[in-house]
Amino acid sequence: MQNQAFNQDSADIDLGVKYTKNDWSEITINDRKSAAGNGSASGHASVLSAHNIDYWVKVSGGCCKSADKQILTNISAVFKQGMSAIMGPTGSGKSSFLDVLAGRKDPAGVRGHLLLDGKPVPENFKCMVGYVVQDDVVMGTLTVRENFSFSAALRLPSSVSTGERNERVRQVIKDLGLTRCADTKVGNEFIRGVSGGERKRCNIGMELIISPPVLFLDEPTTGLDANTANTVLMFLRKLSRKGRTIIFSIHQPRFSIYRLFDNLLLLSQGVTVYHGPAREALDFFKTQGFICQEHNNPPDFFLDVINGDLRALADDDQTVDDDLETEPVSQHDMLVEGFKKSQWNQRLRSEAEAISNEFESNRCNKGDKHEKIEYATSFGRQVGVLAWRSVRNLIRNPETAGITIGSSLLFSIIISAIFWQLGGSTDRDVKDREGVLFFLIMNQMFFNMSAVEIFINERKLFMHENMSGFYRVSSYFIVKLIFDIIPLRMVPAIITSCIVYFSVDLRPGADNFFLFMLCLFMTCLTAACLCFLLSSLIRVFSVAQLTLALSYVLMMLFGGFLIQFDSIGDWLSWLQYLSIFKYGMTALYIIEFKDRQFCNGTTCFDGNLSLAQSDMDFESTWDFWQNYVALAGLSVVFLILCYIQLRRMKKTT
Ligand SMILES: Nc1ncnc2c1ncn2[C@@H]1O[C@H](COP(=O)(O)OP(=O)(O)OP(=O)(O)O)[C@@H](O)[C@H]1O
Repeated sequence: MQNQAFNQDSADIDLGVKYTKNDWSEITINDRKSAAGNGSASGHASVLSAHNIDYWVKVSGGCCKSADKQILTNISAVFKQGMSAIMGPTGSGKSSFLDVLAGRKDPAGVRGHLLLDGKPVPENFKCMVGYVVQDDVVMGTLTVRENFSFSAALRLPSSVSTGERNERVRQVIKDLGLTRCADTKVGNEFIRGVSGGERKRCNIGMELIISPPVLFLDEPTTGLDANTANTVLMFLRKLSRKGRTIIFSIHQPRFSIYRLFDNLLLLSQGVTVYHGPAREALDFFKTQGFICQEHNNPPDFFLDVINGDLRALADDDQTVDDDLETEPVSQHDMLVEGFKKSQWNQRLRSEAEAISNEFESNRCNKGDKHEKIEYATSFGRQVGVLAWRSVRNLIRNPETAGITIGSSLLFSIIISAIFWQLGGSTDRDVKDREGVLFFLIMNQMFFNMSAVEIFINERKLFMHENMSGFYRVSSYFIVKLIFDIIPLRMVPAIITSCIVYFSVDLRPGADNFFLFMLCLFMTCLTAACLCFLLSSLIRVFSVAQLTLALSYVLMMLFGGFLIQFDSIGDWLSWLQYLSIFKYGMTALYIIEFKDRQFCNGTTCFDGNLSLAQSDMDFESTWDFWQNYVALAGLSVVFLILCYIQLRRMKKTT
């Protein structure tokens, strides 16, 4: 019965039909070439073929050794216009194969070749296709329309006019049925946004903006309820009918979803078990002696058979012998061998060979190559668009700025209340002044720990956007620095200086005040740069925070205030030069104490004595300025390391 429904439903399917409509959203590959500069063949949906793909990864073998692990073995496949599903048990290699097809895996581990319309896929193929990842990769603080506009502004070439870009955005919103929520924020942990289905469609829309020749989706139904999953898949099917090649991995769909598939690739342990029309998959299993029960769901049945669960085959009133239940290895081998000898494999081989032969015969033809894909927009434009998003994000996400401002205010008020209008006459007053400076530097460093979030929260978004060719690493980096790191560090420095400096009654003089403020800002900035570096290196927030706290404690320990440098020992004393704490404290001490006398009628306390007791160099101008130079130097080193790390992350998943 199910099969019948399937066949009826699929009767209108005509793969590889010529596409003729004029609507932009139904743009052919050739149209896209003129629009985006990255085209392929004209008039037809693209055909992506994989020829004898093997994929290895390096896994740690212990004791500093690494070993190769084969994930995919000799997979050939042809994907044409329509809905192509990659299915298989968990760990069968679905996502790996999808990533290989989309050019998102390290080419060093991939053997075999990929052809798009019979030509080798271009370098940077991943920037040309649409890839919808499993996780959300849209900015929650922006509306659906703003997210699409962001994608259009960066991924369509500058030659596409603003009017045309807006029209594309409008059309994608209409095609995806998002008109009602187009001006609603997508939402994040703080903002209640659009529904799950709308969010998924928004992720798809980000890719559709460029009218990609092939659209990949990694488990598009994950996290969606049954109804929403149906709607999303129905939408994809409609899209495929308009001339798109849609390839997606999916785990175990319901029948109502399965019946929408045109093509099916079944994987088990990284090997093909079936590849052909989805509606013929049951026939293949029948030829291998596996008959699906009448009311069983075909995807469940396929996975049960592949996993060696024979209950899928038993009649209701039969009991299954436990010994028969689990022979997955032999069943897997049997299916793999069965497919190799089947008519479906013959058909696949002849199709793949025809494409491959055509490619081989054209190989000497120099012009028969896809163009190399470059970024669609200039560095300047990328910086402008990213800045626009950053500023909006900052304004609409007031919690981050609010916490920074609130905590600075609170801390400044507490410090002011405790050390209100310090006199300057006794040893105790001098000690209190030292205490204020100590707390201020500690505050600038520790209150910065929220900056660890700078990148951890955005890691997935950055990885996806960078890999998909939205922007260069350098554009992202510059914008992050100018519109995120620097402004958020200036605010606490300004607030703290303005409140604490006068209420505590630190050294009078405008020059002293501004040097004091600069020192707090530099300390804060250097600490934020360290946070940025750690957040790019470490994925887990708690681990990054712990590492940061440990670094700060070590910096305080080796800063020379809690222990004399002489006592540290030569082999460890070099660590003082990495201490943000040491540089910040030294600069503040010199501003406050150098050449100053704290007198009370008869007795005076020499400020220089305090500096000397703290083992500080303070005599020359350079002794003072070297602290600022060192803080700037450390910031630059942290930023360079961070930039290198972001570039390293860029290449592949
Ligand atoms: N970088 C890697 N290092 C080690 N093993 C890997 C790596 N990438 C993939 N694998 C292994 O390859 C196999 C296939 O992984 P893949 O994620 O492609 O499977 P999948 O079918 O998509 O699984 P799931 O449905 O659970 O997402 C798994 O056994 C996985 O552990």
